[in-house]
Amino acid sequence: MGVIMVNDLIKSTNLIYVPSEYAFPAKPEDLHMLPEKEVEKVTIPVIDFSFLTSGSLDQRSKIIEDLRNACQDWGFFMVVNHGVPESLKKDLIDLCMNFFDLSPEEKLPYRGKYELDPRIVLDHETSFDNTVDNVSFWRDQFRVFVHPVFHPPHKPEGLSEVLSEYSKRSRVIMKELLRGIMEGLELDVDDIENSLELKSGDQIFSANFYPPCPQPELAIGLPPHADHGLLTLLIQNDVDGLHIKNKGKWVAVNPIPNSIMVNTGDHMEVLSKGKYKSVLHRAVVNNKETRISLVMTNGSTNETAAT
Ligand SMILES: O=C(O)CCC(=O)C(=O)O
Ligand SMILES: [Fe+2]
Repeated sequence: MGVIMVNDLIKSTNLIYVPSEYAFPAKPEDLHMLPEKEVEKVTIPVIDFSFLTSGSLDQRSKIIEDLRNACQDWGFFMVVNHGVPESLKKDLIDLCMNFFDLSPEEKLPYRGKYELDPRIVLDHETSFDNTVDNVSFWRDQFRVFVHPVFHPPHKPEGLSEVLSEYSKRSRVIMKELLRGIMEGLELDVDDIENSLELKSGDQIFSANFYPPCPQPELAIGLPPHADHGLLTLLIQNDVDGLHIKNKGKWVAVNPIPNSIMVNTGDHMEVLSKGKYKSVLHRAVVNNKETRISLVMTNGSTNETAAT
């Protein structure tokens, strides 16, 4: 029968309501998971990546300072002039969209059982909060382990090449950002790189697909959570939906076109001795357009993280 995901559900029926397994207020205690109606839009820090790699010494010091402030005050920033061509981003988004449009039968080989199955994992009902474990998210997802070993997705045609290229480029961006952040924390960059095995550590790509939802006020794409790794890189199509928690308030992220969004994760909080908090964030859904977000997480190997 194949793998039925939210997108298949939408395509096969003319849904006008959210099926009960996706509806949060089924239990009153789940109400807190839903976003409030009005969320403030704010100006989020912008980091010019080109100054990190090819700027003058003064420009580099200024960016290190900007990174320090962004990590301290927000745990979140937008990177511009990162060198990833817009065409590569567009191709990757289109190919990932095509992946979610594969038939349930074609998706079957990708059905993975375990959270960290080291291949390609397709998911649509993960609930990582035990208190809401019978509510599914309005999201389809697939994850690919891209480093140290690249696990090529064989469908749709072309995805493997484009993803491999994007993975390499994001690894470079991640590394330079980490160097800048470590410098700002006055930590020895080479020491950190070696102890965290940044070169051989895991890099995982995930594509999150949020189809239009007939009653967005009752469902959530991804509930509030923090990421595990050091930094997370995120790109998206031009549909917004990411909220971050800043100074006790949820704020909507309104990205600069073609920027890469970056947030700090749990490992960064540990590495910075609590100075840079792992930022809480969530994804909301809408009733008009499909949103897709492509997330790259880097971190240490599981073994290193556990020690
Ligand atoms: O889709 C988004 O904007 C957020 C995705 C996310 O937070 C995640 O995959 O960890
Ligand atoms: Fe996240």
